[in-house]
Amino acid sequence: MTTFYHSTRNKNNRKTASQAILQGLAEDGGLFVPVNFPQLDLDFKTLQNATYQEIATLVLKTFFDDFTESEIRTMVDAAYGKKFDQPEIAPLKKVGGVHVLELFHGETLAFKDMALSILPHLMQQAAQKNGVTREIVILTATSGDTGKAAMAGFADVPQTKIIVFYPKNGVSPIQAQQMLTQQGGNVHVVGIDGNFDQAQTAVKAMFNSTELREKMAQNGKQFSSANSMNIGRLIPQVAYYIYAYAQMVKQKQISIGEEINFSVPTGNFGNILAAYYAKKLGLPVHQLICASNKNNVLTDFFKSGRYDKNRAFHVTSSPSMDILVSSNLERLIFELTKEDDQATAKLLTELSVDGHYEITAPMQDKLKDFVAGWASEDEIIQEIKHTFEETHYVFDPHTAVASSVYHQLAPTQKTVVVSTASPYKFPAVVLEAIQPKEERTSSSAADGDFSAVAALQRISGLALPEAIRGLETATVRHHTTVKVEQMQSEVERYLGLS
Ligand SMILES: N[C@@H](CCOP(=O)(O)O)C(=O)O
Repeated sequence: MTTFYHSTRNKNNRKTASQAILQGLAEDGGLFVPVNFPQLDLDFKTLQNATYQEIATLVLKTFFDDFTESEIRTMVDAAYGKKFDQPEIAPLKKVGGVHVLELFHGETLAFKDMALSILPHLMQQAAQKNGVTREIVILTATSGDTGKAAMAGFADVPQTKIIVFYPKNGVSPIQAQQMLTQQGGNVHVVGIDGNFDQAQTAVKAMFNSTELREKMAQNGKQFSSANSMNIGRLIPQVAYYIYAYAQMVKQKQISIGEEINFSVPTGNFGNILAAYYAKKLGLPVHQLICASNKNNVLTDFFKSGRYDKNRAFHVTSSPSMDILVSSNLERLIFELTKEDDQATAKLLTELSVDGHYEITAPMQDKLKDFVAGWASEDEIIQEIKHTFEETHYVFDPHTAVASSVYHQLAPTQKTVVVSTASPYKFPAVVLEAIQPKEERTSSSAADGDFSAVAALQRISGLALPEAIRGLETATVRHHTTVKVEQMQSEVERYLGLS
């Protein structure tokens, strides 16, 4: 049976998987979700011995069933191979009392590689399947990690261009340098004078502009997305939750069927929604811990049922989570409304007009799969510091948020902390936490990311990833910055539409 996808804001807007992937976002502003959520018999007696590639194939063929199994296998093999520096792709490690799922072994050192290694393949195959000959322009907003991973994935992919907008004062120096040095004849990265929310709002507005869409079509182009708003970005992320559980079984940390928690550093709500989808598929999950930094809009939402973005936006040491409008929450809201597209659209309109909405008590009752908390800047440093002192394991600041919130909530079930980035993406912050006091004069955290790399390597003993070697002196190829109001004209200029 084919799995169709419909928009959270108009259920009559229905697509196949490949069409939804090609489109990225629905024209009505909604996000595509499965019409009938697929079911899977997760047999961990067998799955504990499965490779990452086998589990990814299983998940993708279940959700994206207008691709053939052989197409999926080919794409999976191309995506999860040499670009990862660990054969397991997503190793699971025991660190003190928790289990850490390392999702940063791809090309750009962040969990975004887990899906953005395969999305370009899905996109190309989807274009072929649907006879799309237009150029596909991947319009992306990033708070640091998605942008680089998306560019690395789509660089020089035929029939595509990729444009990335990032907050020029809101990413780490390493993240900025990774993006600004990206090679490829089809990539364009633009710094904006605003924050991630402003970038994402402007990107969504371009997707929803009928006028721009028509102009694109007249010029043989169409937009798609590399953000987790695209179902083709989200579903590949379901695979690593199933793989993590299989590894927990294999490592004899749990018995088959035992429920576990995942603590997920959360910004745009894509990663934790993928975990929720894994639970819906049948993964034995007790609760999902939604861990935020000081931008704790989601913590308040899960505690009170009120989503309110009218608050200060903080630039933190975990910049990829500096987000006040978490796009994928819309997919959860749609479920909480019992798949009522009109009610979902109304709440999301309230959010964009008034900056807040409130869900009903019965809707709030359905949130029991989640629990939420947040970590302050100081708690992040303390979490990195004490974890290193006790276990010699080094967290990046985002993972430290997840670990800190896990410790605050102290659940009784076994918990997997989802590690979303390599500490080498944020070396100054990590060094500040682990550098012995007596060493804090030279090459210290205050000198910035690049001077912190060597000290971090020496103190932690962590191998320096390939992606960091030579990064400081790599040629900067992108210099464009614009104001938020100029984002659309920059897109039109780059694409030759104006
Ligand atoms: N954390 C992100 C923000 C965009 O999230 P996405 O998962 O929807 O792409 C980033 O690093 O850019």
